[in-house]
Order: sequence, then structure tokens, then C-alpha cells
Amino acid sequence: MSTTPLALQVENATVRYGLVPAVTDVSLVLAKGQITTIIGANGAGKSTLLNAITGVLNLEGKASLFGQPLDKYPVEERVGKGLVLIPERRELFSSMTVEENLLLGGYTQRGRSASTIEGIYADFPRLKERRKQGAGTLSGGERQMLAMGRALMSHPKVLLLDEPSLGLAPLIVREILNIVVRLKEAGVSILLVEQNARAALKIADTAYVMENGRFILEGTGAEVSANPRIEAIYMGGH
Ligand SMILES: Nc1ncnc2c1ncn2[C@@H]1O[C@H](COP(=O)(O)OP(=O)(O)OP(=O)(O)O)[C@@H](O)[C@H]1O
Repeated sequence: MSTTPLALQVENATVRYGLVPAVTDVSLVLAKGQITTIIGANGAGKSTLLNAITGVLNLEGKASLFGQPLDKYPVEERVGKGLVLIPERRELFSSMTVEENLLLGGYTQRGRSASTIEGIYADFPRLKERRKQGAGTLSGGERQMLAMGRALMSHPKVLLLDEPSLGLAPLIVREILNIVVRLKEAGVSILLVEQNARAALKIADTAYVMENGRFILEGTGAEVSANPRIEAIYMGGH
């Protein structure tokens, strides 16, 4: 039995679209203040699992947040409990400015937004420079920073990050993942879903490899990246 307190635990979870399972019998742990990653190819079921943890999709099995069963909380209450998803498509309001997008992320905070926003600008100076710019005109990396900044406005304790590196150049990927590490150092527990196995495994404490809706391998980030099969399938040629 591990003595590390768990931020998030999923036990024997299955998620279906209609009758068809997209995730089958997966179990994972995310320890407090750590990074757990799920790597896997397109269509493996990674986003489906994240959406089931947020409650948008039905999760058959057990999931708990800081030891409390998640099904106690309806979807709309989970953000208030500190569980926040940054979706793969980043889902910003393109016609609004950077700052307006950030303010929307802080709607649960009542009056704390002004101080929070200054903190976010300190972490993301590039967003501060562009605070009056329309979100629709940002570069891919800046859009990801804004999606992260907006999520941070609600003071997450557990951040679910769906492919933050998607579509970004290697240098920007490194910058984004450095921010993920800084969030961890600030005490946020992070579940990171990635196709970019090499980058994710480098920063992960714990890692799971997903294929066809199931976890086929798990271990520390270092163990999984040293596995010859993973090296060949997920990291060859990069
Ligand atoms: N709304 C849906 N209805 C039916 N099937 C779906 C739906 N969304 C996803 N699926 C299927 O579920 C499986 C898992 O998809 P999912 O998006 O979770 O994979 P993923 O690992 O996140 O991949 P990607 O990196 O491409 O997002 C795929 O076979 C996909 O076609």
C-alpha cells in the first residue's frame, strides 16, 4: 500500500459510446503534487477517459478525488472541487480578447479575479503583452498558454491536460511543458495526456501506455521510456 496521498484515483473504469467501449477496465493513480501521464496513439481512448473523469461521459467503475468518490459531485460542481480540464481543442472564445477569456475562467472566484489575473500574467508574460488582442489571432503556442491561464483562474488542484503539445513546434512544446513542471512545483497535481511520448515521459512521475482503450504498460516515466517496445513504437525516429 502506498502512503502517498492520492489526488486522483481511477479503478476499473470502462467508458462506452452507446454499447461500444472506448475505454475498458483501466485503473490509474495520480499522487498529490505529481505528474501522471497517459501516452498512446490517435484514437486509443485518452480523451474519452478524461471526459469521463470530468463527468461529461459516464464512467463505469470507481473514481475518487482526494479520497472522495467523484460520483458524489455533478459535473458542474467538479470545477469547484478543484478538478479542471484543459481540452485538446483549447476552446477559447476567438472573438474576445485574451483578458476577457481569462476573466471567464475566473467566474467561480467572485472578486478574486483581479489578483489572480496578475499572477497569471507573471507566469505568462506573453499573455500580458497581448491582453487586448483577440484570442482568434494568437499563435498555436499562445492559444495553449491562454487555455492554461484560463484554467488557472479557477485555482485547480487537479489539472487534466489533453495534448497540450498538439500542433506546436518543438521549441514551443518545451516551453509549454516547462510551464507544466512549474505548475507541479506550485503544488498542482497533473494528469497529462500526450501523443508526444518522449516529451511527456521526461516530466512524468508515473506513466501509463494506452492501446485500444486499455493500459498495456505502466511504471515510472523513466521505466516506461526505457522499455524497448515503447522506444520502438512511440519514440522511434524522433
Ligand atoms: N462521440 C463519440 N462517439 C462514438 N465514438 C467516439 C466518440 N468520440 C470518440 N469515439 C471513439 O472512441 C475511441 C477513442 O477516442 P479518443 O478521442 O478518446 O482517443 P484519443 O486517444 O484521445 O485520441 P486523439 O489523440 O486522436 O484524441 C476512438 O475509436 C473514437 O473514434
